[in-house]
Amino acid sequence: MNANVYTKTGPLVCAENVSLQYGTKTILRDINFCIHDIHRPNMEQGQVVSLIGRSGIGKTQLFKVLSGLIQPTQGVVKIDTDQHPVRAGEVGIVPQNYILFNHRTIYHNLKIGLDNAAVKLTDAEKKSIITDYAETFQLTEHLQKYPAQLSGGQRQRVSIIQQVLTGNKFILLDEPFSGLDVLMIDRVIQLLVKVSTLQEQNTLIIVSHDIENAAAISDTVWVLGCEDGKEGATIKHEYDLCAMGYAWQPEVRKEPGFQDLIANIKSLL
Ligand SMILES: Nc1ncnc2c1ncn2[C@@H]1O[C@H](COP(=O)(O)OP(=O)(O)OP(=O)(O)O)[C@@H](O)[C@H]1O
Repeated sequence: MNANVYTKTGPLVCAENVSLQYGTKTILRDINFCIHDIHRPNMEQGQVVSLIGRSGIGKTQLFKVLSGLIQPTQGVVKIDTDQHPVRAGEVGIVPQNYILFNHRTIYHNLKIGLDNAAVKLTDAEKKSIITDYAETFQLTEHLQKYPAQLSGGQRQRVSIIQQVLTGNKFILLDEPFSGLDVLMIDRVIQLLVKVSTLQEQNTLIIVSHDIENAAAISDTVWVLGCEDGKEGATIKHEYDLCAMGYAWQPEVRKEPGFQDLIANIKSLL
């Protein structure tokens, strides 16, 4: 399929003039963006956006604002097709330390996702869904284990799937590649690509220091940084990887110009 055939329609997640201050200190300033629903022929194409920025610049704070966990000092974050102001709980969060319930099996940890879903299901329906997901994401043999018996990468996969099962279309992931070896990173990448193509409106926002892996699966990259003489971080640059021809290409790292793109992003940090 020609990866270049796509259209963008209505807004799904937008920030309008978002600023965040603690006392007199400005952390975030004039954040404006809009993630639009991307369509590609004959497939469910979700959205994947990476948020890149130096340590301490304000990524976590923006993350919290986007998820409705903290209110911005000014501005608003709007989500979904009706563009209502985001409420806490509407956006799934996969934190860096992927917290699971340690005294419950993986099966029960996943069931918690379904128990919290908006649609109420019978236990038999839940079992069937969990079995299917475990199969798809190579966790079947681990369902009766406890989180402590899984590797970091496996726990992270459970944490991501748990969020998918809640039915959240919008999922924020904090440093999904950190602390994983190269093979595990590949697995997470495959998982994120799969999640982003499960449903048309699924939208992943990835906060990462790992520019190359994040960009390789994104359709958009935002660079969060400070502009000369102004306090507070803002989105200094937005890269539209669909328009640049780098989106949805499994072998994008080998594409001419991709490594230059990574260098260009680094130069803005
Ligand atoms: N509750 C708070 N009160 C005052 N300042 C805060 C508060 N929380 C965070 N900050 C400041 O906000 C700034 C941004 O922090 P944030 O955690 O968002 O950075 P980050 O980009 O996520 O960093 P890292 O990549 O290291 O996790 C920092 O200067 C931090 O000291």
